[in-house]
Amino acid sequence: MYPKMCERYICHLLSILTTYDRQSADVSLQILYIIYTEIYLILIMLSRTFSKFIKRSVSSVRIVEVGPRDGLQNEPKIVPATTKIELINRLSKTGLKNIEATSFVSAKWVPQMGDNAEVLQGIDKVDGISYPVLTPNLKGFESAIAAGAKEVAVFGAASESFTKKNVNCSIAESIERFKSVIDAAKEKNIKVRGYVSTVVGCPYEGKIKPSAVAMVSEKLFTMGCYEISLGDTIGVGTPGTFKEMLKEVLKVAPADKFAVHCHDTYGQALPNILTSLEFDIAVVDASVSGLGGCPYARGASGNAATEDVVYMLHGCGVKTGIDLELLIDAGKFICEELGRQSESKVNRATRKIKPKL
Ligand SMILES: CC(C)(COP(=O)([O-])OP(=O)([O-])OC[C@H]1O[C@@H](n2cnc3c(N)ncnc32)[C@H](O)[C@@H]1OP(=O)([O-])[O-])[C@@H](O)C(=O)NCCC(=O)NCCSC(=O)C[C@@](C)(O)CC(=O)[O-]
Repeated sequence: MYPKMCERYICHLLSILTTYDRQSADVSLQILYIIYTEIYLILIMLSRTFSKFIKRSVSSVRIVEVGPRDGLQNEPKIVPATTKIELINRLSKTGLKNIEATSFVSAKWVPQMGDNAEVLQGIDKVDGISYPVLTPNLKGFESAIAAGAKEVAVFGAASESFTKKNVNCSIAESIERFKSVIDAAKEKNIKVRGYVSTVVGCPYEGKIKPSAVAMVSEKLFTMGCYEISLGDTIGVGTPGTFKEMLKEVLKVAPADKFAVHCHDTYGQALPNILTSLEFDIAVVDASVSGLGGCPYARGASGNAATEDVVYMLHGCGVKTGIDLELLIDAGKFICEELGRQSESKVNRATRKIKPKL
């Protein structure tokens, strides 16, 4: 806006000047001309720098809590449904607006999620909070709807081998299955979120091309997913590889259509989340106390711990609407139930020192 105004102003001045004979023109008018030209150039530079700054600042982030699903699906000992319900109820009091509750997958494949209907029906649903569930196919979708699901998620991957291990079909076949889920969801006015796993690396194929991630994301958007969560399933990404991948996927859809889902195997989850914020992505998946992993990506550690993500964002002046103390309590609760230490550095630190949060 500024450059346009200045441009018009200078043009106006020039038109006045050109009506004078340069040799005889008033010297003070010529000096004025030079000053205005300088101001014009400075304003252009300032407005460019300033617009870059505005474009890249995210002031609030929506956190999608995936602990009850992603966090618990890989637990070797079956966690009682009552514990899962208590965890979700505690998380519902923290200010979180999205809590992924469970998944309607085959209990033969993921026994830990065999109590999906009991969990979804048992939680105290709070107005304004969405409790999405994973549905790999129409069978899962129908069971989820029967149990009262109001939002579902389909989960694809950018790697053929991972897709085969995870959902027992090719990428193309998985997309076909998702299409039937999404079509059925549209009829019932159910929102569908999409996941693309292995966005930078695959446990079976190694490095994944950003173009493969963009291709699967585009297909999911075209079919009707309202948001795509980009999953670094085995946590091998770095800000360098994340940037490469994000540049490509952001050609397919704008930043407000994406979320990031960063596992922390190599300790890169927080840097990768910050990098994504620089690209204007303002939705972040996280798992309370860093619980979890994927049953089909052995050795991968849990997601970024929600407590650590919230602590970092609040420290950067980015709003989340989450009460960190209540979140830490929910993390302590589930860790005590599982009989293990929290993977969240913030949660562990607050046992020893109690800063004003
Ligand atoms: C997709 C299937 C079902 C295909 O599995 P399949 O064996 O190819 O399926 P099928 O259609 O041949 O059916 C075989 C049996 O499963 C049953 N079945 C079929 N569908 C369902 C269903 N929805 N719910 C319950 N049962 C189901 C079906 O009825 C049949 O039962 P049987 O006749 O043998 O008794 C299987 O591969 C599966 O369940 N996979 C689970 C994968 C999973 O949950 N992975 C973890 C989540 S993804 C993840 O963690 C990554 C993410 C999202 O967090 C992001 C990231 O980190 O990157």
